[in-house]
Amino acid sequence: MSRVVLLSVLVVLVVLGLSLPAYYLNVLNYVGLYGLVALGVVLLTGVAGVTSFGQAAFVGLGAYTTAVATIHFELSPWIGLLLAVGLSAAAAWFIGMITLRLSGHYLPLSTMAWGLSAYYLFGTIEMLGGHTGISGVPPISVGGFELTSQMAIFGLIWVALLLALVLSANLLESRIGRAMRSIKTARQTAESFGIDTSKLRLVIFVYASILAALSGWLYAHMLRFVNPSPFDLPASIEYLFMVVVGGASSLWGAVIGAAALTGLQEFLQGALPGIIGQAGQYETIVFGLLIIVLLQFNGERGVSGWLFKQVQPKSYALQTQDGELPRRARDAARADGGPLLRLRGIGKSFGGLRALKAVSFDVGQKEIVSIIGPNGAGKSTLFNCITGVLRPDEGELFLRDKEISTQNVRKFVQKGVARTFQHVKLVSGMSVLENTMLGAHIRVAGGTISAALHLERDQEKQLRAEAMKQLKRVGLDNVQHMDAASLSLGQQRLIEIARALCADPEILLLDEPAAGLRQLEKQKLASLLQDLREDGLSILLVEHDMGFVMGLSNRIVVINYGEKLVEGDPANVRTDPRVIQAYLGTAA
Ligand SMILES: Nc1ncnc2c1ncn2[C@@H]1O[C@H](COP(=O)(O)OP(=O)(O)OP(=O)(O)O)[C@@H](O)[C@H]1O
Repeated sequence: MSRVVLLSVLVVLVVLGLSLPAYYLNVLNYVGLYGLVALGVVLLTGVAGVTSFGQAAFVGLGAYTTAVATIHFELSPWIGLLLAVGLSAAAAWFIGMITLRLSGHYLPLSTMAWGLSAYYLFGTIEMLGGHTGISGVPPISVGGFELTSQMAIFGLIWVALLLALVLSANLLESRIGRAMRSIKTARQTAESFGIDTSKLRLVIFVYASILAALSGWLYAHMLRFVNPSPFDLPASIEYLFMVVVGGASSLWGAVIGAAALTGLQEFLQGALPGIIGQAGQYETIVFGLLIIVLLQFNGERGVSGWLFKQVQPKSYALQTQDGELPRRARDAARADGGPLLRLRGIGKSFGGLRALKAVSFDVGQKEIVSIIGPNGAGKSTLFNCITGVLRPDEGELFLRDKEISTQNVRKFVQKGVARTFQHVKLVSGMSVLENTMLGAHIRVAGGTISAALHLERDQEKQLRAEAMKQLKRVGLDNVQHMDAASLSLGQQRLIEIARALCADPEILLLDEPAAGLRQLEKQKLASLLQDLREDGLSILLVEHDMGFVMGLSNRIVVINYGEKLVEGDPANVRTDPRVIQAYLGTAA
């Protein structure tokens, strides 16, 4: 996050804090409290694609925990904070473990169930004071000074919000953050590069619940009273409204959305009864209409999409002092000279259809092997079995002497198998450099907390240097800062190759790499693959373009009706009557 922006916001807040009357400070306090929750919703919904209708319940959990701790157990509000955050995180972890496995609308529905049940629990547990609530919550004190005035609590709320914004921004700009940003639009890609997306969704869910609990804690000690009504289902829906209005893809969108809705609510609550002639919650209707208009014109970008232009990341120069990522040990394994990848009797059925029947072949070291075959022959099924996306029903797959076909898809890249996709799968909204860096995710370790605290600067430099090296190799280092989605299909395919190379693979698996490329782009791609082979890499590709594979491959494997029809060098395969018959339907 830019220091200039942060400092400017801080100055504005100090001026506002010192000059605004209590009424406006109170409104700003609510903006800050809502902003904290909405920030979690941005990460959950905008980044990870998880729609939660249960965030208000986490706010309530935070508020009630500190109220009970300080009133019934006479603990300090700061212990109340630890308990509120701890309990919310534990509840989110438990709920997330169950619900985040669900897909489609089952996931939002299950968060709704959590939101509803928590609300009813708050209203029925005797110790929590039923629907009357608990009053007499003590104020927070800092260094013996009690934060009872609007101005004092305003300071604490906004410091908490700014801190949460900085930590969240640090997180999203880190290795873990890039992995999180890939979940929503490129989950399969992330998994193929060793990223445990289910775990990351759980981490974000817990993180969002902590922000909500923090808001609840501040709320309880600001109001000195808690009752269930601010933590009901409509409140959770309002947090989603805020994020949609502010912009689900921007951290500042949370603050803008919270400010817009709180300001509008204040205005409408005063103005609407006068216009309509009777009291009621008519502002909800206006909110609904507002959401429809915003979604219609600005999609997910919200108001922040209008306010801020997409900032182009700075270009990065490859520097020797950035250091190198550790490489995979290869030398001992190389000495034997045997095949790198071995397929033995691979078979796969879909119901009654046998898509693959006992396919066996090898890929040697420094060899390019191509799989070709007519439509529906079973090439994609075979490719999916080799990349771990599908598990074969029969047969074995060895990388050197290690059986890998039973492994989880994430393990393949750890073993040295990296891939590209038939339909390019880059992460939208990320630069070329960031997309490429994703490929090296498994080559370093590091947790969420150290990422949020920005303690991984050296590691980040190494990752950037590695990505730049690979982009240079494929000739795209000059467009590193551009949005990957804005480049041509040929360039996007090259980014996918650079990303795969970042994983330091022993074998590169390419799914129709020449599809949709122009002749010149195909020639460039062929010469790049030849260079990579010279550098010691083995390559296995599935391709439709016969001309492309003939000039490039050491060996070609022809698949037809799920079986290996022919295997040999390009010259022999080209003239083999069985191949000609399979492709043209007639013998030569
Ligand atoms: N998930 C699936 N469920 C059921 N049948 C499938 C599935 N995937 C593939 N098939 C069938 O398996 C056979 C092989 O399909 P596959 O996609 O592997 O062929 P292909 O050689 O890649 O074809 P194309 O070149 O057209 O992509 C086809 O008959 C296809 O309909």
